[in-house]
Amino acid sequence: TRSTRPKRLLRAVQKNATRGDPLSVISAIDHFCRHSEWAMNVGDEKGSILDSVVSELNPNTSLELGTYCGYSTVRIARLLPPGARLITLEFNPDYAAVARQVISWAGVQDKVELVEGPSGDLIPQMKERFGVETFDFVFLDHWKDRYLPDTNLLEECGLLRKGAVLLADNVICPGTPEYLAYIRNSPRYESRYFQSHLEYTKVEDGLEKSVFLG
Ligand SMILES: CNc1ncnc2c1ncn2[C@@H]1O[C@H](/C=C/CNC(=O)c2cc(-c3ccc(F)cc3)cc(O)c2O)[C@@H](O)[C@H]1O
Ligand SMILES: [Mg+2]
Repeated sequence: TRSTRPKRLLRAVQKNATRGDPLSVISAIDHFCRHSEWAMNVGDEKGSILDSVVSELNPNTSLELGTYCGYSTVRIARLLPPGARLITLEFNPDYAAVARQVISWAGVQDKVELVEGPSGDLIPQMKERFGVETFDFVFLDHWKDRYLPDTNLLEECGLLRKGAVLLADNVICPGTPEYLAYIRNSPRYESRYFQSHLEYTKVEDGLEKSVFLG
């Protein structure tokens, strides 16, 4: 069947990374994206900001919107304490299939629940179907025009606890203007911008970290 970039990325992981070693999977993907083919993973520079937010928070229940190849899924899951879990949503079955293999190659599959489907349908099912009470951490990295509607959905479904952290990728490039305007002006959030660069480039980009105040 036709080779796709995600499939070539997976092959690079299987060739260059050590099974059960998440850091080797992360560096194999970063090497592939720097030296072979650019891909829209959060990358190493923004990834280290993601790492520090997750490590500081030690979230018990996390949500990722937009799995893609599973790069940030592995970055987050490797830092989670035993018993903690990460639910990641992906509606493209081909990407989901690649991500599952990347996640298991890294050996973090026991902490990750990859659910195939659109976030708009799945978020309202989090309590009933997935036994989620509230999320401690949400990483937004899916279609940029869906950050705001899905944040509102999380609020409406009562899925954010007081002190929950939302971390949004690409708030500069490609940009998420409506989301930024909302989250920076809402009295219900305390936001901070972490300046960085678009993965594997010198273009400016950054992450917006927002604490839900209840
Ligand atoms: C809407 N609900 C949804 N529910 C579940 N999964 C969803 C989804 N929307 C999108 N997805 C999935 O998330 C992923 C989409 C990510 C969109 N990301 C971007 O467009 C993006 C784009 C760039 C980018 C930046 C500059 C440039 F020149 C070209 C691209 C950089 C990034 O870091 C990005 O995250 C895919 O795997 C898609 O299938
Ligand atoms: Mg991104």
